[in-house]
Amino acid sequence: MIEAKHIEKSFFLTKAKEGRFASLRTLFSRERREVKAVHDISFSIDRGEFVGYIGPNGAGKSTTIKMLAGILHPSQGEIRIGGYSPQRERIQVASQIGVVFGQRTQLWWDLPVRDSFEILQAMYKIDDKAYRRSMEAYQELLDLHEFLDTPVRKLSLGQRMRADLAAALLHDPPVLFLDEPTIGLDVVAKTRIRAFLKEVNQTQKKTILLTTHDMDDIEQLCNRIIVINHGKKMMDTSLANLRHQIGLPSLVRIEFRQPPEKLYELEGIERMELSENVLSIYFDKGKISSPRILAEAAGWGEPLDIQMKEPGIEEIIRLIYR
Ligand SMILES: Nc1ncnc2c1ncn2[C@@H]1O[C@H](COP(=O)(O)OP(=O)(O)OP(=O)(O)O)[C@@H](O)[C@H]1O
Repeated sequence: MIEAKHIEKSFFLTKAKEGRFASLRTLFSRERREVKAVHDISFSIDRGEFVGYIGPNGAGKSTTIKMLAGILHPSQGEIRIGGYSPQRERIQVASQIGVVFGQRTQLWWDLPVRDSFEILQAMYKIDDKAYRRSMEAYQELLDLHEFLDTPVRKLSLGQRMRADLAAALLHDPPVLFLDEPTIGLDVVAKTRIRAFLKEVNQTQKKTILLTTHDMDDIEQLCNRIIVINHGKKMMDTSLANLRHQIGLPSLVRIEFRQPPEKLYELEGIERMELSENVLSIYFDKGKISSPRILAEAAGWGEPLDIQMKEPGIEEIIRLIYR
């Protein structure tokens, strides 16, 4: 569905001058320096995948999305969306994609939301029946009726994001590009947006590429993550695989009625910490399974409560960027 082959993007910036009248001399300077925002990135995303595209600030995430959406031209490489080139077949690609930039709205600032939708209907040549169908579906899923007649500039950030998502999906594109769709939202608004994205991915099989700095977005939504840094692809794998590759220990916490008399040793257990009645066991899933630990722990005392915890994505990402 989405195909990127060896894509690159360089920006050329004027070299800043130093000393007297630096800004004026920079303005008239012809000396340029190259910034490689994206450097030889390739990936292929199948229909219905939900992929997290993550990296630190300035890694090249937005630049990639802009190239996929046809907003920027790659300096090198080939892109195909549903078989079409965003650079050469813009109209066909426009029907294949919906784009949401969390930092910016694609709606008309002074117009009521409904009017923006009607302009989009005309722009995308959506027939009335299909338009009504989309509106009905999204009004319900995103509670649009609360603010359909409100000018966009008066919407809260959460409402604006819901309106932007509906706008991106009005023409029923199979692919969604989302650049930080939960940025600045409170927990309730984030939960709502995530539930909506999960729904359209699962029921409508939309292919979604998401950039975010919010690790909860990744954990709750994405089955695959592509990690980039300094414009280069560092990793492309499932979350489970990533956890495994990084080798962070899994954790099981057992609360006992009485603290165990001693800490027993077992192959695969990396360390144990006892705090009052609660024993935290850090272990390597590749060497010992959690049921085996629980079976052993039953002999160390009377367990009252058990909690399992996988290493958090935030911890994992910190290790990759290091
Ligand atoms: N229009 C532009 N002109 C010059 N340089 C640019 C332009 N757009 C992006 N860059 C540079 O390209 C690099 C990648 O930027 P990009 O916005 O793609 O990063 P990002 O991963 O989306 O970062 P963030 O998480 O901060 O949004 C940065 O060094 C940035 O300064």
